[in-house]
Amino acid sequence: MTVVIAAGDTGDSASLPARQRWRIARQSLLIGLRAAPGGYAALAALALLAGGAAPVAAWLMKLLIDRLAAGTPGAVPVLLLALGAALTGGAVLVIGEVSMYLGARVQRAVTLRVQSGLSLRVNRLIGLRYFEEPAHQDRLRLASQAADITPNEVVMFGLEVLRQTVAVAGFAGTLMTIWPPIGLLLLAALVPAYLGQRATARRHAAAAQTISPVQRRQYYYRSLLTERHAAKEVRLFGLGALFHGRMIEALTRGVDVELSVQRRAALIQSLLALLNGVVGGVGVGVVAWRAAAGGATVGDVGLFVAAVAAMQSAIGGLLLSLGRVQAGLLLMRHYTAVMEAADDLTDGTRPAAPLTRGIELRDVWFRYTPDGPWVLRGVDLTIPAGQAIGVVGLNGAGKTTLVKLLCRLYDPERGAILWDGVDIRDLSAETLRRRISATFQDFVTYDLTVRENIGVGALEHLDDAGRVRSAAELGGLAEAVDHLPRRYDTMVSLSFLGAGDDRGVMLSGGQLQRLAIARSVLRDDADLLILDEPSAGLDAVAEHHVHRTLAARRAGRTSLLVSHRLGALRDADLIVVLDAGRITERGTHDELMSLDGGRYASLFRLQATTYQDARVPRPGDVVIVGPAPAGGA
Ligand SMILES: Nc1ncnc2c1ncn2[C@@H]1O[C@H](COP(=O)(O)OP(=O)(O)OP(=O)(O)O)[C@@H](O)[C@H]1O
Repeated sequence: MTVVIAAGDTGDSASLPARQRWRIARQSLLIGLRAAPGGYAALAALALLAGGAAPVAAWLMKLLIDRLAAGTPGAVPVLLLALGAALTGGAVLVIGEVSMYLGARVQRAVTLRVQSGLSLRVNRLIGLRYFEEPAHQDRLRLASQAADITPNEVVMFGLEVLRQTVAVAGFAGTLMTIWPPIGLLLLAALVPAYLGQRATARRHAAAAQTISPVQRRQYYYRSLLTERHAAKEVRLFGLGALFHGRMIEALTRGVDVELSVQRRAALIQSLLALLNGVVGGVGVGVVAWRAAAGGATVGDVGLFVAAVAAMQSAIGGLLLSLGRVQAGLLLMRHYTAVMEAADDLTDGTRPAAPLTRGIELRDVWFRYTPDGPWVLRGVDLTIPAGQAIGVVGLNGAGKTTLVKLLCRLYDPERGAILWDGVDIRDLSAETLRRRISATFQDFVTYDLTVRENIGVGALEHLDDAGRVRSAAELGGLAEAVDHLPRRYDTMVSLSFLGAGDDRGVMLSGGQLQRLAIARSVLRDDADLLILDEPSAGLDAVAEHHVHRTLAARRAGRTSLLVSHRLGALRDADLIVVLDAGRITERGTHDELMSLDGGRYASLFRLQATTYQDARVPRPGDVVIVGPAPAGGA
């Protein structure tokens, strides 16, 4: 069955239809058992042993007390009984310790299995939509929390039932022979205890769901306060107090919700403890009174006290375990929802063949949400194989969106994108993406070595030092890398230590951009090279170098170049102007420059004038002069 989760649907976490609950319980049980079958089998054997040993120890104690009370104990039987009781009791304790260790082992095995399953599932999502939905982020967090503990708890609950059934059966016989009505009293007390546990479990699950978005905010503000990425602005603009206040507010809201659940739980548990005390007190009172009247032995009283306490603790333990399982199942539905959710995009089945004719965007319409504004409005564009296309447009015109659609990170709402005449929705996304290489505007710098940062652009060349170096040269980074302490093995990070516990290095913004360019050109067999603002952070010398080498590299290849620096696009075979999601002009640089009142021509002239004006600083201008970053070509 496929569960499709609409954006924002996190459901009513306080209840779950019985059928769904059973389905999730069964799934959880299977996940647990498959993760550690041997471990759970050993735990089951220990549970049976422990369950049987407890009543035996109590019986031996009763026999011992009766012998002592009778006044003719006999040294050997007393010693044997005492030894037997001590050994059985000791065995229960040892079994408890071994079970705890085994429990930790199986828990670890379950965690490994479910966390690996979750991340593989998320990794299989083809598109970006899930990553942009706050509801999905919350669901993922809850899924991860629940999957970590629930499968193990479900199996452990089964084992607990096994253990306590054996123990309760052993004690029940004893209690019934001494004073049968205690059975009815204990059963009657079970009803409010069960209801109380269920109510608490529901509150816990509802609280976890309420807290999740609040917690996300709290983590976000904490990261602003503690991590490098925001440290500059937080200090410059004096934002520390603001974000600290907001973090504390989120933290307090979360804690308040948790405390309110815990208050209710404490109240319920106190009332149940009181009820248990009354039931136990009545039973013990009756048996003690009968013993005083000669109707029962001292050993019977001792055994009765031990049996009532053991029964109550068994029932309490079971209910507690059941409550945890119920709360876990309510959260575990987020795990099954994530694992079974329909993909945001449907993968195609045909492998993408090498591009021979070209890519065609045919009347492409796109918006990010069904009720949002159109971002692309009927874009028609042909990118012939082997040609370079430049895309120009003001901020927000839809250039990056176009790039994302070409990489099939989203699908057009109307129209189609054709790869050599085949709709890219029919192509397997993996094979399509192997034919594309890109430098995104918001490229990622990985906390990895320089070699890995470049190598991830084509994993098959990750360890090919020659190719990585050539890519670095094309990106204009090779010289800078030669000055790094461990050259290509230098860690590009201040968060992790590199090889030999070396501190990593932080590269400049332009150098990081060159690193991203090197990554994208490493995949030298890509049919389509996309460069979205590749030179925004480069100095003039580096930009010139990068454009020259990239232009040489692009020659004869299909490429799409998005840039606000119009000079960089001059050589493109075709330049298109995107304006509010529509292509309004298209042609070569010369053709567009000759258009009367053309957008491209006016933008180009504006930029040229700005550069000319900027050549001569006026009195009072602040001029910052600095050397080109190391490695500038
Ligand atoms: N993930 C998103 N969800 C919703 N709206 C988005 C998303 N990404 C972009 N947009 C919107 O789509 C429009 C086009 O954005 P896009 O990034 O494609 O513009 P652009 O032409 O690349 O701009 P720039 O020159 O500033 O990079 C903008 O109005 C933007 O707010």
